[in-house]
Amino acid sequence: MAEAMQDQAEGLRRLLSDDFVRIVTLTSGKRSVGKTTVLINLAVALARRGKQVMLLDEHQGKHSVVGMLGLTPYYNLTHVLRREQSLEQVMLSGPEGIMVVPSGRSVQELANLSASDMEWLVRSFAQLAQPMDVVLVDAVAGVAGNVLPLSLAAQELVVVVDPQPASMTDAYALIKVLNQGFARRNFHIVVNRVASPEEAGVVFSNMAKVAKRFLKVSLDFMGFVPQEEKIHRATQLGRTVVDAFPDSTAAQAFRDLAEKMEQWPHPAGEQGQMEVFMQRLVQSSRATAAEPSRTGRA
Ligand SMILES: Nc1ncnc2c1ncn2[C@@H]1O[C@H](COP(=O)(O)OP(=O)(O)OP(=O)(O)O)[C@@H](O)[C@H]1O
Repeated sequence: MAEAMQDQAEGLRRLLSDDFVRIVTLTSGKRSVGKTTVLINLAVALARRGKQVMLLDEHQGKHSVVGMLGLTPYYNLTHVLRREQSLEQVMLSGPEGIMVVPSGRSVQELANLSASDMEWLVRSFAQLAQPMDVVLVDAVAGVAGNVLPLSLAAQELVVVVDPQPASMTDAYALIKVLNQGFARRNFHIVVNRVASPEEAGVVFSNMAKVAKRFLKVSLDFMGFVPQEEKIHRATQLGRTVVDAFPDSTAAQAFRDLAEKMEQWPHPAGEQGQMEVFMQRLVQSSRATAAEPSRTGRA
């Protein structure tokens, strides 16, 4: 009885407090379309709009979020899973106060977590001293099994494509797996590296036409980013273009993407809590590890 009342009080507290966290995974069908570039710039643009942003990065090395922001990770989420470090000790502080969690190889370990380790992980994210408004997740490109849990656990999915035919066909293949294997229906599309807004429109409408014909999905045109030398220069400086070249066309494109994201409605039936995301992440890892055929890999 006392427990039930406590649960109700907790439920009420959550309803009254605006602790909705928007959790968005950025993914792509193939590598090098500029997914990490979009992610870090979007993060800084959102932070400049007053949002507290966390980045969860599955990559390692030069093209990881930490590498591109010139940060040095000493630990990663694996150390949290092993209870060697707290989540706060693992997080790195990036530009505009964005927090970066390098996940190392932890995503591969999630499928085998014991119940108590899972509880520990969920609690670590739920009890962060600084509440987050947005979590952006950088998932490795493609349909390999370790990609999917990060996509399946997120509330919203952004697929980054560029105008290369291979990028579009691989993005379509990824959307198809997520739709037919896992019933995901809504996808936001960002077209990167375009020469003009018209080119972005053509890329999106081609994808939307094929998707409409063969899949039961809804594709939303989130926006585009121009091919611009300043983006590359910012990368070489270990900075974002939003921060290093705020007057550039590319910086404006990222600010537009951030504004668009802020207008998304809260997804129906979503509680929007960090712990729900972590629980879903562990469950998706178990499901994709147990049934590789649904990922198209069997
Ligand atoms: N719109 C753009 N204009 C110019 N250069 C860009 C643009 N987008 C990305 N780049 C450059 O392309 C390179 C690769 O980008 P990035 O690492 O973001 O790709 P990715 O899709 O995340 O790759 P991976 O899948 O391997 O992680 C970087 O040097 C980046 O600066």
